[in-house]
Amino acid sequence: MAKLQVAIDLLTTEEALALAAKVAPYVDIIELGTPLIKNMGSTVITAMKNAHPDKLVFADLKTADAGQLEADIAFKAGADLVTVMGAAGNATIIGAVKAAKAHGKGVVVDTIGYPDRVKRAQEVIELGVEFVELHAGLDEQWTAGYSIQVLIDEAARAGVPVSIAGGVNIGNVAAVIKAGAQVAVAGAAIYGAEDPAAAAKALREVIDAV
Ligand SMILES: O=C([C@H](O)CO)[C@H](O)[C@H](O)COP(=O)(O)O
Repeated sequence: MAKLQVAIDLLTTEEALALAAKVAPYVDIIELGTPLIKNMGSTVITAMKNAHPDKLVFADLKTADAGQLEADIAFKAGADLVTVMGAAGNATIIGAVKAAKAHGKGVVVDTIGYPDRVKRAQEVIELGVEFVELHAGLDEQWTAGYSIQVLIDEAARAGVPVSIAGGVNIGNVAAVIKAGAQVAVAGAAIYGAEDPAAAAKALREVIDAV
């Protein structure tokens, strides 16, 4: 069964916990966005894991160097999954995977900004990561002509476990899952909704029906 990941791109622990409390019944993975972690530090990871011990807490570190050290900090704080940039060297990814194995946790590689996301996904899966995020970041999404269809097409030919992030919403989530994504990541479609719980519930229902 495919998973739903809520990406919390809010800026304070208080706001993040309030959102998570509303949407937790409908999501499998709670992502603490990079801006949130940069603003609050690793304490937000601990607070979220304490509030939702039954959920996978995803620390979107977007690590580019010192993979083992940064991953270790997040796992010690309570993260279940951390991200390392696909553009980082393999040594950085291998270091983070080493930390993950020591804690019984996992690493996700984020392909944001990488020219050939599918090729990199196929390379890094060999390094022991859990899955690869086919990701168009917020800045890319705001670029004229952006369409999530690019990521959907990539997922269909990746042949390795992937998530899709980059404007997932109620109108495209079925296509995201049908393309083979194991995880659909939704940020603004949930935290930006008038009723985040209803938005998460609707996404969950589509995912479960595919
Ligand atoms: O990872 C993200 C981005 O880099 C900012 O932290 C987003 O959470 C991710 O792109 C999903 O967000 P939406 O595109 O708003 O669904």
